[in-house]
Amino acid sequence: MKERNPTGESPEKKAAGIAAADLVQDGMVVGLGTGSTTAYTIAELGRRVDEGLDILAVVTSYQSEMLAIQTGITLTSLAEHPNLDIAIDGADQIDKGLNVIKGGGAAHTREKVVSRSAERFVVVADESKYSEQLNHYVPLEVLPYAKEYVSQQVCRIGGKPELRLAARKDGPVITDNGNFVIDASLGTIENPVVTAAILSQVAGVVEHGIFTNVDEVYIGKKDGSVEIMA
Ligand SMILES: O=C(CO)[C@H](O)[C@H](O)COP(=O)(O)O
Repeated sequence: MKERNPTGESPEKKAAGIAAADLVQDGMVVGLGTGSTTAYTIAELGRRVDEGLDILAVVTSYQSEMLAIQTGITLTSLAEHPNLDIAIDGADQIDKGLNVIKGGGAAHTREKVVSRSAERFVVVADESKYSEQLNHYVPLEVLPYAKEYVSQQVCRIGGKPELRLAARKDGPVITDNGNFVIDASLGTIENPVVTAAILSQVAGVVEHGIFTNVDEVYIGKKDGSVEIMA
């Protein structure tokens, strides 16, 4: 599994994150995703807030909440603003049909709710995230009580389940919602909509990391340019 939260700067992620921040205008309510690419979007929005941009934001994780607070973005909640103008978030893999896999940061349940609440859902990523077809493992947020059952069901559909362990703690990763994450390797996902429906039906799976509701993808390139897939 790739290391999370690299300390080094990524020009590709930065280019994508900042370009997507340009979509945000005065008066908007914005969903802020999680991860190192979205961190550039949040930083850019914070910079523009300092210059007078007037927005409200709904966060998707502890990480994005802290970043938004540090940069001076005013927060709101889905309870107060259930309809967002735009959500901007990262991805672990993106296919040619704009289907994505998310949840590398174990935040995909809230990220999915926020993305579904938004009028426009934009994904930001570097070019390493693109693949003709999805073949990345699919993170499943799972009730701890259902860990064994869900693992069995992943095996039954031909997959390989792996409980995600914490990097600097003995034991599993615990999500912001108090659940476990099972990373399900399913090989090449021929039909993301069908696989998403199958995973949604497994009792004990709170949410899976396949997103089929992306409107645009901003891909940052090594030369600093950004390709928009829509
Ligand atoms: O889904 C996510 C968190 O749950 C992230 O958006 C995804 O893992 C991409 O992260 P990064 O921008 O750091 O590569």
